Amino acid sequence: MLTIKDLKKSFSQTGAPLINNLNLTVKAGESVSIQGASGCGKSTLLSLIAGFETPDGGDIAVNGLSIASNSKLDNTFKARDIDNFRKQHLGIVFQSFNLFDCFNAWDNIAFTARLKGNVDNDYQLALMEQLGILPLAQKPLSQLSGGEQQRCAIARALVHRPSLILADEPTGNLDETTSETVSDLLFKTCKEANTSLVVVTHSQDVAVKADAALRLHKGVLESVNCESPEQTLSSPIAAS
Ligand SMILES: Nc1ncnc2c1ncn2[C@@H]1O[C@H](COP(=O)(O)OP(=O)(O)OP(=O)(O)O)[C@@H](O)[C@H]1O
Repeated sequence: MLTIKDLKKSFSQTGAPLINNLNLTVKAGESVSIQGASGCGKSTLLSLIAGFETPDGGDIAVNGLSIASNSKLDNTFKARDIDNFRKQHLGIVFQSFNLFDCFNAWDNIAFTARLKGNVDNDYQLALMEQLGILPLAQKPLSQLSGGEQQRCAIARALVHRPSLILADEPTGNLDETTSETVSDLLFKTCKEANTSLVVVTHSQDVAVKADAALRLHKGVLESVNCESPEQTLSSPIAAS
């Protein structure tokens, strides 16, 4: 479960903050999509949740573990704690896949689980089968298509059983048909694994697959589907 409370972030001293008292709750197994104009702060929000950026104020907690308070520790502890936090709790799917060219599909997917020290070959086999990439296990990365590589990236994000997946434009490099297949698999696999999912996307087709479709606008999240804050707050995903 992800809980964000009164989050603030600015990169400049002048003008309105990029993230301005943003609140969001995503329960286990639920998904939200985040759309918004270019430069409105979507990737920054994911970076804050992942601990790559430090907030100016507010709190972010995953399963009750506060990342923002970790940020207040000294630099050595901060780096180590946040690194451990990511290994334990987060799966990240990047637009550019971020896979290793020198490994085959199996070793790419196993990478995070090996770092965390909880390799579960049976679970990896099951995930790869579900995502339709098991026959590609021994293939070098260079021989995989974009869609196949993105499915490997999704498997890698899930294989260490994180409680939260962050996906930044996970279908941005894919054609329409592959995008449909990959996004369906991402939502379905997260639901089945009871993993919370936050997807940043420019694609309306991907956005509507989420339990709640949100838009980042003027530093806060608002619902795409209903106009009034009251309606938004009464939904299972609370955003304001
Ligand atoms: N580390 C940083 N230092 C200074 N400014 C930054 C930094 N990271 C992002 N920004 C600025 O913050 C703003 C939001 O960037 P961000 O990448 O979060 O936008 P976005 O909504 O993801 O955009 P897009 O849809 O184009 O990817 C931009 O104006 C960007 O230049």
